[in-house]
Amino acid sequence: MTPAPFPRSRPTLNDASTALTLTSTSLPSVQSSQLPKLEVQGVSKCFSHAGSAFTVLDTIDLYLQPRELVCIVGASGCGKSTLLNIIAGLILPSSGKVLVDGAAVPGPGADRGMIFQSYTLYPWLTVAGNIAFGLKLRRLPKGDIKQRVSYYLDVVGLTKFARAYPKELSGGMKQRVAIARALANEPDVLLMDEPFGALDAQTKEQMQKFLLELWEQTHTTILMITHDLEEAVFLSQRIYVMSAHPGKIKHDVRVSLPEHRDLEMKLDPEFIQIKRTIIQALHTSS
Ligand SMILES: Nc1ncnc2c1ncn2[C@@H]1O[C@H](COP(=O)(O)OP(=O)(O)OP(=O)(O)O)[C@@H](O)[C@H]1O
Repeated sequence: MTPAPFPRSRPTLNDASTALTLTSTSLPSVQSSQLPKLEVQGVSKCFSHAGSAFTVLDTIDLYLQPRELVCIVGASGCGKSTLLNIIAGLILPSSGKVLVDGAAVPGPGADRGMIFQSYTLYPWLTVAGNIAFGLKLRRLPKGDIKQRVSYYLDVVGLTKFARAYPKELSGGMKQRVAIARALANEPDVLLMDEPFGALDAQTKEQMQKFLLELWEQTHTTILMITHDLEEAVFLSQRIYVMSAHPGKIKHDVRVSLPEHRDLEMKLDPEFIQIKRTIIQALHTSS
């Protein structure tokens, strides 16, 4: 029997009566009484270069409700990856904090799974071995590991490739393994840094559809960075638009398209209008 992961309630997402609400936010406050799954409170980050400090992120506040899929867009260099790395606990903020389920997180943890653009699979391990890797590190019982690996292989449609090695897989398949590996740890939040950025256009669209189906199936809360505005509109319930120098959240855009989406929707006038609004938001943020 397959395990029943993510037995989480399905919260009601905010139904805006209009297709999209664009709010210029100084601080997007939590808009429901429900405790956010993820919160970033007043996060700033300074780096030093050639002996002088510069601010990359300036007082970032954001939140994700349980089961929300939210994208962050912004000009290159505005600090998106730095922000995601801070949320993952891989970089310490200069000030501010990150909370999961209302509790501040001091560093990396299994509650936050991370997926990068470059394939980060272990080449010497099979697909199943890659998915099992973190579970073995956590010393889960062998039976549990086997069950979870089999379940997530099925979720990402790669059961037949369990014994294959990464070099035998296409780019899209490798990313599906990376997603299965992250999901096998049953994280509270999945953090994705341009996960489909290296894929060709057709594979990218297949992966977008795959991610949406996976999200519907697993109820995972997902925060994703993308440069692709169409991808952001297609996947998100909300989009944070960042400005640069220093990186700030400038807009919190609600995308009230139907929750179940197919690729045809990208041709819909409503979809195109939302994309146009995001482009305008980016322009006013630069
Ligand atoms: N470890 C570091 N030390 C010094 N500067 C850094 C460090 N990491 C990032 N930066 C600088 O911080 C700024 C933001 O980088 P970051 O990679 O977060 O931006 P980004 O929005 O993700 O960019 P892109 O969209 O091009 O990937 C850049 O100017 C970068 O050079």
